[in-house]
Amino acid sequence: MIEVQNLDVRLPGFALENISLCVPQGAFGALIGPTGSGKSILLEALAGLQPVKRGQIFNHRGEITRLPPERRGFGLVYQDAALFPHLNVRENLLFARRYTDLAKAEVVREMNELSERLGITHLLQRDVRTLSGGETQRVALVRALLVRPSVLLLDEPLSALDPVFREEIQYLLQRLHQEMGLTMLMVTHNFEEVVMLAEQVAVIHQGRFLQKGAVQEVFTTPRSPFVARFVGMKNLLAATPTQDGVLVAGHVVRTIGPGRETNNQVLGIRPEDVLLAPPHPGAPSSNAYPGSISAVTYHGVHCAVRVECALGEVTAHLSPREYRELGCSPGDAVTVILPAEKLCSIPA
Ligand SMILES: Nc1ncnc2c1ncn2[C@@H]1O[C@H](COP(=O)(O)OP(=O)(O)OP(=O)(O)O)[C@@H](O)[C@H]1O
Repeated sequence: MIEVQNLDVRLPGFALENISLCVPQGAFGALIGPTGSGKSILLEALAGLQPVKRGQIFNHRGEITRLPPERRGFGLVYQDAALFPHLNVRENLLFARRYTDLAKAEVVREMNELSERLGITHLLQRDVRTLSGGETQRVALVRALLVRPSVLLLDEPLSALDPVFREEIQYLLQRLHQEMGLTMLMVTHNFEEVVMLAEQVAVIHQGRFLQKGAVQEVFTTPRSPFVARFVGMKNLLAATPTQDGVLVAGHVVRTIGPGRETNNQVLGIRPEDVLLAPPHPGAPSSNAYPGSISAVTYHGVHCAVRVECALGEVTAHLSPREYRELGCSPGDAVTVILPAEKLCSIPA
């Protein structure tokens, strides 16, 4: 496990302030935030590579705030893997031995076992400069695992990979997490990765946590428009509270749940929760609005369908099959349905 209490890190021109988080033993936490928000600095502070001004860091044994990096029991994997170019794969891996008290024979045994498990045995004698992106990240993972870390800190380990390698390493991380019960904390820009891999997520901006919690909770009930946009809640409509829900562009939208107390609100709904139906000639159902399709873009697994309706512009993500079955094209009339249970009122 890893626990952080009220951590401050001060650098010339940048500060991390009042960071608290807990990734329980065997859990997978994710750290997301815009570029320059302090994600890497935080991982480096946890790993002992940045001085801490205030606050405490704990692993499963106790406080480690002032311990040197090699005594924290954390493995760190960087985006670019940071392998030594003048050493081959085997030499890069054995370099990890520097940080353990194990005998060399034991390190070699573990190296062989992990290499087998992560599928790099055939690469051990290779010059690291000849490895593909996916192979490089596998080697970096074996190197980090060789120190028998209690926590693996991953700094955007997938961002430099093309989609094929990305999927391969995502799968590998998932397996490592599940089969070895490893505690992980991963920095990423990609919220789909968060949904796939993590249970807990924290959103950081300008060195501070804006929100943290279970992935589903943060993604469906963001507490600010900034977090909402950052986690892919594309539909954010200015709203004011009324008796039965909220008023958006003069129309009552029925909502369920908390968040009606502030006057200045944003009504949010994730694009995958918006429903589209053929134009409805009869009595409209609840939260259904006539509109017309303004644009459709294809993103492989889903189509983003933009609709102009009485509430403003709303984006729906449909599977290509759902879009085909809708039988509509740009310019066609369509009904937008916003299920009340999927709507989220966010203080503006
Ligand atoms: N050694 C340093 N001294 C002073 N400032 C630094 C140092 N390292 C990083 N910074 C600054 O701290 C801020 C946070 O950097 P950090 O690398 O943690 O961002 P990040 O959230 O990981 O960004 P990205 O997503 O682009 O990798 C940036 O403004 C960066 O320029």
